[in-house]
Amino acid sequence: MSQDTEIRLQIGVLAAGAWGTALAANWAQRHQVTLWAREPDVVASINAAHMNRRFLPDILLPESLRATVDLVDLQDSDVLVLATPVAGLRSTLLALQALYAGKALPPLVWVCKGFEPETGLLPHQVVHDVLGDVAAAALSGPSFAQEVAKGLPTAVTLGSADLALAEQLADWLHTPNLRLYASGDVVGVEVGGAVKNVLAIATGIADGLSLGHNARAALMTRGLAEIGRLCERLGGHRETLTGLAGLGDLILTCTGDLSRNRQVGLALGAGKTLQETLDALGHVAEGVGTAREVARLAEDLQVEMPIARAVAAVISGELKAKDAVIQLMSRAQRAE
Ligand SMILES: NC(=O)C1=CN([C@@H]2O[C@H](COP(=O)(O)OP(=O)(O)OC[C@H]3O[C@@H](n4cnc5c(N)ncnc54)[C@H](O)[C@@H]3O)[C@@H](O)[C@H]2O)C=CC1
Ligand SMILES: O=C(CO)COP(=O)(O)O
Repeated sequence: MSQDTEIRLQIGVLAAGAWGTALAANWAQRHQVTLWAREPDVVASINAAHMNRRFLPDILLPESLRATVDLVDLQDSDVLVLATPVAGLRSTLLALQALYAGKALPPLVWVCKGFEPETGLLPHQVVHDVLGDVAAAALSGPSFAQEVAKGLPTAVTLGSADLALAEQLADWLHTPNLRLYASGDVVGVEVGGAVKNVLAIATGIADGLSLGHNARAALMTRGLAEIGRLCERLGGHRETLTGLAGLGDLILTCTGDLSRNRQVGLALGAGKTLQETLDALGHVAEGVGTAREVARLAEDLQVEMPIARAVAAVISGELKAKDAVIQLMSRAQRAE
């Protein structure tokens, strides 16, 4: 793969949450980046003070990074990056479809991690549903926005059914502190990123209940087995899950206190209600909605996923956090 470091592209990033802002700031080292946000106060703060006070406070952003509330400002982009939560992916794609009105879209990259609420679709299936066959890739892997925004070293995966496209995008989008690996297994990349959020809630619950390191390691390991079963059932490859978008992100999110999903679990384990926890968070925690979709898929597809189903039951209020752990530990003994 050639390291095409000289090329300077126009990159449009849609949604200026923590992750969209961190990536936009990172890519501004190499490219001309325009960041679209639906919040006028966020756009004003980025353009005037070079800060995103609402979603990524205390980080000074590059002066070359421009923000806009007007999608039209992204219509000359060479790459479009969708950085909304999975619940906002479809409406954002529809807005882009209207903006391009019959003209070919540039390659798309999305960075959300989850299954779409209600449909249970993976992001690449939502993209296909709205736009058909387009050049597109999922970016996933262990990457806390705050660390990327500070320029700390990070490695992630770009997954696309079109491996050559993933390699081309990796070439365009890598920076000195953001290393990109290409994968042809978009299903594996997306399932790893989606389900680890549910497992981060599970390990957060265990840690919130002070159950110890052994319990956390057991949940992560058995959780990885659950991700593997669902991944295979959906047509992905288990090997992908030994990489950054599987094990890498599972380790980060289940053990790193910057994780919002882990924070939700910690609060639930400590006896807080889901509503008060989410109100205090101020950011999306994708595992909350995705737990429900994963539990539904596990049921429909007959995939054994006891941990994910226990998390879904705690979130829906059917099960208390403490009882969920007792239920998991009292399952019948079986071969590993
Ligand atoms: N924050 C992180 O460290 C990382 C986040 N991600 C993923 O990236 C996605 C976004 O996460 P964050 O930026 O952290 O979330 P956030 O909660 O910080 O910001 C969400 C952003 O999306 C926008 N948004 C929400 N619903 C929308 C809709 N329907 N249409 C248009 N815009 C909408 C909000 O206005 C806001 O700008 C999530 O799927 C998350 O799992 C992935 C890797 C790292
Ligand atoms: O996906 C992430 C890191 O790779 C961020 O996780 P949280 O959404 O739990 O903060």
